[in-house]
Amino acid sequence: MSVLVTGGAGYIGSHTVLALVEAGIRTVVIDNLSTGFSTALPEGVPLFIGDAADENLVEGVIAAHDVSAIIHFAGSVVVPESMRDPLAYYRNNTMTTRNLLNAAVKCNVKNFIFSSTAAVYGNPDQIPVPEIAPTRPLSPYGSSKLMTEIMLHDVATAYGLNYVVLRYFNVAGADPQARIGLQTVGATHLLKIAVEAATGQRAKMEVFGTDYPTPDGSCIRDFIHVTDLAQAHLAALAYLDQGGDSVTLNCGYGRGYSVLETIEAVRRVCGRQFAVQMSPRRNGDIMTMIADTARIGRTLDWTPRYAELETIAAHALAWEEKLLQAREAA
Ligand SMILES: NC(=O)c1ccc[n+]([C@@H]2O[C@H](COP(=O)([O-])OP(=O)(O)OC[C@H]3O[C@@H](n4cnc5c(N)ncnc54)[C@H](O)[C@@H]3O)[C@@H](O)[C@H]2O)c1
Ligand SMILES: O=c1ccn([C@@H]2O[C@H](COP(=O)(O)OP(=O)(O)O[C@H]3O[C@H](CO)[C@@H](O)[C@H](O)[C@H]3O)[C@@H](O)[C@H]2O)c(=O)[nH]1
Repeated sequence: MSVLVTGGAGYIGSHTVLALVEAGIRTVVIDNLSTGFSTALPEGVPLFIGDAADENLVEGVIAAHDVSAIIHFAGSVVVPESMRDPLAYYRNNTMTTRNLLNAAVKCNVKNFIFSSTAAVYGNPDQIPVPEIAPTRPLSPYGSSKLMTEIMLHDVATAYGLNYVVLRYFNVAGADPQARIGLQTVGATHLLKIAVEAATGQRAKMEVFGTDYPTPDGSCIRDFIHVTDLAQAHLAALAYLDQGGDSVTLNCGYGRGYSVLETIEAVRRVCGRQFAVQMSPRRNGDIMTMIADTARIGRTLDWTPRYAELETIAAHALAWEEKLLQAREAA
C-alpha cells in the first residue's frame, strides 16, 4: 500500500513527503513542476511529472503503486493572480480535483486528504474562527477551494469515500534541519519577504496597513510551522485508516501575531536590523485570522512541536541563508 501525493514537489507537499518517508510510509508523487522542484523530494521517492488532472496518469500510478490514500496538494496558490485570472484557478484547483476524484473513485481509493485554506472564511465574524463559521471567500482562489470542498463532500456521500479537509492558516517556516523550505520564485508570504530582507536580498520591506483596529494597527495572523502541518497530514492519514468519518479541520495554533510582531521576531533571530516601510493597506487583506483549534485537537492525534514564532522565523531564516549560499555558489 502506498500514498499518492499530488503537488509533492511543492512547499507544503515536499515537507509532507519527507514526513511520510521518515515514518516509513511508501509514497509516490505526481507533480507537473509548474511551481515545484524535483530536488525537494527525498531520494528514492517515485516522481511522475505530469498533471493531477490527467486521469490516465493518475489511474496508472494508483494501480502500479497500490495506492490506498491520496493527499492532494496540487493547485494554484496566489490570491492576487486568482483575481486577475479566475478561470485559471477554477481549472487548476476545482476542475483538476474533479478529475483526480473521478480517477480515485474508479480505482476504489477510499481515503482522501485535501489542502484547503482559511481563505474560504473571508472576513470572519468570530475570532478565533471555527469550522462551522460562514464561508464567504473574498477571492476566486478561496472560492475555487470552497467549491472543491463541496464537491468532495458530495463525492464522499455518493461513492463511500472518506476525506479530511485541512484548512491551513498561514503556513511558514522550513524543515528544522534546513533540508527543504520555501523556494517559490516571487513568493509574497510575509515571513519569506522578511527573511529576504534580513539576508540583504531586499533593500527594505513594506508593512501593508498600520491603521487597522488591532493593538499595533497591523493585521494579525495564525502562523503554522510547515513541519507541524506535515505531521497533521500524517495524523489525518492515521485517522482515516482507523475508520474516521469525513471531517473538515482548521490547521493553525489558535493564536495570532501581528505583522509588526512577526517582523520583530525575524529581527531578533537574525540579530540585524533591516528597513521596514509603513505602506497603505493591501487590497483584499483580512484584518485578523486566527484558527479555532478545538476540533483538530479532539479529532487528530497531533501535537505541534514548533509553535513558537521565533522558532518559525529561525527555521525560515536558516533555510533562506542556505538558499542564498547555494545561489551565490552557482
Ligand atoms: N502556502 C500556504 O500558505 C497555503 C495556505 C493554504 C492552503 N494552501 C494550499 O496548499 C497546497 C500546497 O501549497 P504550497 O504552498 O505548497 O504551493 P506550491 O506552489 O509550492 O505547491 C503546489 C505544487 O503543486 C504542483 N502543481 C500545481 N498544479 C498542478 C497540477 N495541475 N498537476 C500536478 N501538479 C501541480 C506544483 O508544481 C507544486 O509543486 C495548495 O493546494 C494550496 O492552495 C497553501
Ligand atoms: O511584504 C509583505 C507581505 C505581507 N504583509 C502582510 O502580512 C499579512 C499576511 O500576508 P501573506 O503572508 O501574504 O498571507 P495571507 O494574505 O494571509 O494569505 C496566506 O494565508 C492564507 C490562509 O490564511 C492562504 O490561503 C494564502 O494562500 C496565503 O498566502 C497580510 O496582512 C499582509 O498584508 C506585509 O505587510 N508585507
